[in-house]
Amino acid sequence: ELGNGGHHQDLPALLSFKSYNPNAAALETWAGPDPCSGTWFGVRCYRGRVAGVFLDSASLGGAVAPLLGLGQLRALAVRNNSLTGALPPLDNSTASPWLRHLLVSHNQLSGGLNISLGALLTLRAEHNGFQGGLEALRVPMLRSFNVSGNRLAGEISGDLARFPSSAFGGNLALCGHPLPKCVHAYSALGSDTDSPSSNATSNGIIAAQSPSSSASVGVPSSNGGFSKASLTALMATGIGNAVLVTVSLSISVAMFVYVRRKLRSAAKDASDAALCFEDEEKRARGDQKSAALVCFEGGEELRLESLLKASAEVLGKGVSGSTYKAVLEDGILVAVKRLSALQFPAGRSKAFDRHMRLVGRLRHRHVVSLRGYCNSNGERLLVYDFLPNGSLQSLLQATGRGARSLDWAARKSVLFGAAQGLNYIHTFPARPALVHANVKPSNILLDERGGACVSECGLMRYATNIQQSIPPHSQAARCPPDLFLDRAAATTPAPLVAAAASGGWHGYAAPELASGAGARATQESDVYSFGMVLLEVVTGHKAADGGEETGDETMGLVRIGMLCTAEAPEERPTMVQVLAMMSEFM
Ligand SMILES: Nc1ncnc2c1ncn2[C@@H]1O[C@H](COP(=O)(O)OP(=O)(O)OP(=O)(O)O)[C@@H](O)[C@H]1O
Repeated sequence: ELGNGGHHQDLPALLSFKSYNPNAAALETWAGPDPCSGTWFGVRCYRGRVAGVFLDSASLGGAVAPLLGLGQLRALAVRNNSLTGALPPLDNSTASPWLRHLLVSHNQLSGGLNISLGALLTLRAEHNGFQGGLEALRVPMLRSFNVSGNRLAGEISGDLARFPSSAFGGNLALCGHPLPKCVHAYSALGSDTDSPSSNATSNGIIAAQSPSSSASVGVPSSNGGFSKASLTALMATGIGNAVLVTVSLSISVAMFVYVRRKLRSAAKDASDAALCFEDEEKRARGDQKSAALVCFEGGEELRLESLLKASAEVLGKGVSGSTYKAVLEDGILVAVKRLSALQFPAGRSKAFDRHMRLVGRLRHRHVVSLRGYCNSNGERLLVYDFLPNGSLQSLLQATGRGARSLDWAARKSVLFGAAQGLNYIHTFPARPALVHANVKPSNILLDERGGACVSECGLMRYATNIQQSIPPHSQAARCPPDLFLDRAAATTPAPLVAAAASGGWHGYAAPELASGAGARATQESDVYSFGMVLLEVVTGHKAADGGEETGDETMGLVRIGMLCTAEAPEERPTMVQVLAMMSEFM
């Protein structure tokens, strides 16, 4: 952490920011040689480097640029201050490549938004004075976004168009979906592009105007009065306007009533959902220490209080607990798993903590990142990245109902991604080696690009009541290879359908796990479960789904599936071998 001059590497950037605010109370503690000593207000470190700066509503002024020079920064929250100046162009060479959350709303920042950051998940820049267009925003992973209330202009295009209109409102002249469509200056204004009232941008695009704003209301006659024709036109326009006003008033009233109702019911939903966290809230108030949230890389911005206040929506319930989609105060989306007290009773807490700290270190594009967890008084919350595209299970079910969402190429890509994720888990340097212990379609999630990510590594090894109840199903669930290869009978074999439909873990569990309460999941049993998933995905595909598979590919993948699901654990390949075999068909 020490730079060339022997001082902490992040010190110059922090002190440079402080120099704009020499008397700020919030920065009083910013003194001494080590910003990671734990005494610097609002500064969070990870492995000895500054990873987060949290200075919302701290009455600060000056430029924010020095903070964006922090080389390992992951989260910056400086909302509701009086910061001025521009954001420097941000890309992997000028800013931290780890920057995931940038929250600068409600300041007086100006200049353009020029950001190319592959890891950025949150960009909140509303209520500033940012200018120019959005074309220099290249932020493919963005999940939470708002640039409303600025001076931005031009067309909203590409990936950003997926955000709601509220993310763009109140700007000088933004247009295009989700806002009203853009009108090109030449077609809208004819030759009169110099009109001072137009919202034209330099590239000739203007935000669409309401029809009334451009309507002509009467033409003075040459003698200075109004001609009969123009008077008639004027009256007609007046009556028209009155009708228009009445109609729009009624629409507004109706909208007001509707929106108010919606807001009330949303508030009710939110408060219902907030009940999920009521116990933690009580605990947080009573005993902060016992309810501490342990944060991992990329989760530095998480706060228990903000989790407690989050509005949440149930994503689903499994044997191990319930999972919620939670929207934190600053718009950050996370998935929170609340473990069932029945399956995860108090006790073995230390082992659980050790495991979670290990899982919190897993970082791979095919593994869902655990950003933090809370383990207090028998209550366990796990905070994961929220993946927006559902799970393999939901995709398989949708396909079963006739949807064609999972073609052959997508099936292969999901399987290959999941295999890479599982292989990463199995080969992660840990002693004892990591085991997933619950490989099944609902734990294979899909990211914003449809890539597969394995979730919930190792949890089930800490569940107490699950393994005892595994029925000796496995013999029945296995099928001879010929059945799989029979393209004429290209429907999914019944036992697999049953296993998948149950949605539970048992359908994918290895036979040796049914042998008694002492049976422990192993890497071999993971391979078995992966094989079951693979067979389900491959054999569930129908040629009519529009794929371009060859018989060789199908047969090859089914063979891999059969190898994985060998009865004897020692006969199954390792995930490294599975990957090597699969890569032939990818
Ligand atoms: N990080 C996440 N992002 C988005 N959706 C998720 C996330 N984690 C879980 N889900 C979804 O939430 C739902 C419930 O998941 P959960 O893990 O609680 O149950 P399960 O996987 O069905 O069973 P089990 O308890 O055995 O894991 C599933 O549909 C799952 O796909």
